[in-house]
Formats: sequence, C-alpha cells, structure tokens
Amino acid sequence: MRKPDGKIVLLGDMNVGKTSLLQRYMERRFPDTVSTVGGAFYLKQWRSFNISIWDTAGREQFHGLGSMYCRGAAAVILTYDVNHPQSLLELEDRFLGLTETASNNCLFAIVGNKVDLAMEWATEGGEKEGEASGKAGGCVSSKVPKQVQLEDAMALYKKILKYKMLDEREMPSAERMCFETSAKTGYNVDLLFETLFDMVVPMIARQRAEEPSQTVDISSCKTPKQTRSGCCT
Ligand SMILES: Nc1nc2c(ncn2[C@@H]2O[C@H](COP(=O)(O)OP(=O)(O)OP(=O)(O)O)[C@@H](O)[C@H]2O)c(=O)[nH]1
Ligand SMILES: [Mg+2]
Repeated sequence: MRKPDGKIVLLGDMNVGKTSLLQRYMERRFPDTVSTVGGAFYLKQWRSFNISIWDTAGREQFHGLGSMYCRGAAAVILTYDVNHPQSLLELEDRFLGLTETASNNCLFAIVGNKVDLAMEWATEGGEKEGEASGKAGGCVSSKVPKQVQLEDAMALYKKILKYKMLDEREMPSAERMCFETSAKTGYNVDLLFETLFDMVVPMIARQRAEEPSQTVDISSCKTPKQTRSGCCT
C-alpha cells in the first residue's frame, strides 16, 4: 500500500463526536460508538492522492499521543459539541498545543458537532435537512438552545492564526473554516471533509513538486575513470 500523500487529524474532547463524524463520512452511517482508545485512521482517495484521516482519543489519559498523531498533518479538525461550551474552551486549553508537530502551513477547521440537538437547528429548517437524510433530529421539544455560537468558533479560529503567527490575509477565512455539523443526520459532514480535501490536495501537490526527486538521473553521471589497478575514482 502506497504511503499516504497527506494527513488530516481529528482532535477534540471526548464525546464531541469525532469518531461519529468520520464513520458518518466514510461508512455513510451513524453507528453506536465506544470511546476511542489511542487512535485509528481511514484512507481516502481524493483525485489522485491518498489522504489518511486520523481519529484520536479525547480522553485525558491519551492526551500525550495527540502530538504524535498530528506529526506532519496538512489539516487538523478541532471538534467541539455546540451544546457544551467547555468543549470549545478545551480546544484552546488542551488540544491546540498538540498541533506544534503539524506541518507549517497546516490548515485548521473548527467544527461544532451535534447541532441536531440544538433548538435553533430545528427551527432553522435543519429539521427538514435531517429528514432529507432520513434522520429527523427528533421533535423540537427535546432541543436545548445552542450553547456555542458560530461566532465563538470564528473568534477561536482567528486566535489560532495569531497563535501560529499566520497572516489572516493568507489563510482561508474563518467563515470558510468553521462548520456546524451533525454526525447523526449527516448535516454538513460531506461539506466539511470535502472542503478540506479540496484545500489539502493542492498543498500536497506543491510539496511533492518541491521535493527533490527520489530517482537519480544516471545519464548525467560521468562514467568513472578506471585506474591501472582497475579501481574506479
Ligand atoms: N445527537 C447526536 N449525537 C452524536 C453526534 N455525534 C456523536 N454523537 C453521539 O455522541 C457520543 C460520542 O460520540 P463519539 O463519536 O464516540 O465521540 P468521540 O469524540 O469520538 O469520543 P472519544 O472517542 O471518547 O474522544 C455517542 O453516543 C454518539 O452517538 C451528533 O451529531 N448528534
Ligand atoms: Mg472516538
């Protein structure tokens, strides 16, 4: 199997839905999940590139592994639960530091999952969206007001660019990189992953073009002169 050309990593607190998002996208379903131990990855072919998408454990006890999974990552998906403000704070307090090992021009997406549980989603017609994918989000009465607004995620995105000393003018806008999703209904899940694939592939192609070619052009090598004793110099 060819080494993946690029890597995307999902980070975030336990229970925010990292595994569910990845399984919704790769397996087109919303299965029961158990809390992730360590990490696992899927391989996705996008155009002519192989992208590995790494799911990581949010539990504190696996925290140290996060920077290993982030090594060389082209994009990091920082995931929170729109119904739990603490899960957004954790991204800055606990997870951002793990991304030091990611590539210098690593992209950051901020993803607020479980939007189907938020009241606004139901009234903004998200309910219909849920029905479209055959999974209505349930009656409005079971909803709670969304606790984390998209503006909060965009503010964090801008903070991350500053923290990484990246020029906002050269990076994708916060509007483009902040998503609200539901792994349960599928809402915005394809949009999230495929937006990132489309952004990561040109970066990989550029990186490949800049790498010294692995093959040696022997035609340019001079033929070694033979000494009297028959050794080459
Ligand atoms: N309603 C709803 N439930 C979700 C959604 N995504 C995940 N869940 C549920 O939330 C729980 C945790 O989901 P996981 O995908 O295991 O969360 P995780 O972030 O991978 O958790 P760790 O592996 O412990 O880090 C499970 O019961 C999921 O079914 C969603 O979009 N909407
Ligand atoms: Mg998981």
